[in-house]
Amino acid sequence: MGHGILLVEDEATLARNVQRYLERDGFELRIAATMRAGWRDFEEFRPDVVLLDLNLPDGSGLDLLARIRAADRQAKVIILTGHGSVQTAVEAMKSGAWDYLAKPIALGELKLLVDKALGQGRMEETLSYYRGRDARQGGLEAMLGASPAITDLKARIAGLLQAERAMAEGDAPPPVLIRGETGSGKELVARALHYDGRRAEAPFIEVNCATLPAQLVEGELFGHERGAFTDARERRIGLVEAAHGGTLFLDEIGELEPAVQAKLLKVLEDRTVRRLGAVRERRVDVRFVAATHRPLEALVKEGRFRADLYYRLSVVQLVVPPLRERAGDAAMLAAHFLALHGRRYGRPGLRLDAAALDLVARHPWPGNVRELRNAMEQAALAAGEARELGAAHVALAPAPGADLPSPGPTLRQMERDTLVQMLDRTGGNVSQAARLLGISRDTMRYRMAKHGLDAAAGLESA
Ligand SMILES: Nc1ncnc2c1ncn2[C@@H]1O[C@H](COP(=O)(O)OP(=O)(O)OP(=O)(O)O)[C@@H](O)[C@H]1O
Repeated sequence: MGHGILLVEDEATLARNVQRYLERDGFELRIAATMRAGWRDFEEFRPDVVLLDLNLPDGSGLDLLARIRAADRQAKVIILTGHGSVQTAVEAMKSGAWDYLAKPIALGELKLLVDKALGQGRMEETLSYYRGRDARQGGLEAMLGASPAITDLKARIAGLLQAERAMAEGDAPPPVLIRGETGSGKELVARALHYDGRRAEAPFIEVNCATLPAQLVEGELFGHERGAFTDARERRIGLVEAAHGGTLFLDEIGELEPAVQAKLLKVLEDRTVRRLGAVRERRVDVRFVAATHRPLEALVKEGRFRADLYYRLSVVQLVVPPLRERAGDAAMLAAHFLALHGRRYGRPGLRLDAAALDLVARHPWPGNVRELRNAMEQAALAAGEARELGAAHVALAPAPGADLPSPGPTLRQMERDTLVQMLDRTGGNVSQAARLLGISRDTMRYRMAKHGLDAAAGLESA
């Protein structure tokens, strides 16, 4: 029997997508759109995992979290949080949530978290899951693109791997620092280094230093002995040890707390870890790969990142070019992602028409490949029965400096039209429409009120 999952989420489209995706993997899903329905379903259904949106129409998910925790300490609660509300998510973690995921939700990532929640305490299983998952999507061949910029990068990686193959067995390869804008493919580079290298059979462990709550970082990275602190009922090995023989990928390294930076430096220098509360140090053989989109040199100057750690980590630096500097790649990647999402949503054969392709080629892609992938997913969802998608299906935030509509009496009407159009496209879903427009739900409601629209009226006048 599949594990039961309760999804408390008022964004209908998102809920449906999560449901389809997880049901395909054999999970049993229930959806509740309000706090009240969520509680009722929780009592009736007794799920193993609850996916909880904090921003519900009839109250805060935090209250529901408290009730759930009081009723059942086994169920794992994963918080789904909007942009900019990471602080609230941390609050939720303090109140007993198991983990959180920021919106827009990447379904693959969500599935990984659910698997981890169900298998927590069974490190073996988690590791073999990581291996299985990664073996399918690692390697240089997963990095698509034919532009000179990406070809150069791939050649550098291949050269590095070749040099490493010539190293003596047991000689740890140098740390690598991957730089590049958000969404440009830094993680993909880290995977390629692992899965095309000598350590491919050993674990690839990934840590996002930005999303680990500060108070958990040390325990997560270095592990702890039983009784090391009040809640440490069991001994737990840390992620550094879990990566023994393989690769530890430290994403968003610029976000690491100074105290943890010092400890990490020690691991890099001595190649040993000491679990919290342990007397003994253990030797570890780990390849360190770190990534950041932040200017680390500036953080070093400001005293926020240790210079010695920076030099240790950056023996080899790889720079991932932004998508806008990869001539021709955007159109090719757009076709790739459109086909991928088309298959996932049961709409094969989707393609972009000339105007849409032109839009894709000219857009500056501040969110890089991730933005492109998400835009193609939204386009696939917005396509309806159409096979050939036009510029209107591809909802892109306007480029800075792009032609702006002339100000004047029509501006108000244009704003209204846009709101109506987005509400129409999302079947009246205010949150989804807000997301397409790149504004918050509150701003969306405010603007709708300004134009005397409600979701239903928006649909009528469209
Ligand atoms: N060259 C590429 N070919 C195919 N897919 C790509 C490519 N580059 C990136 N992607 C995809 O784009 C998404 C974002 O990439 P990735 O997570 O590696 O970016 P990142 O630079 O690590 O982002 P962040 O800085 O936000 O952590 C992923 O789904 C990844 O598989």
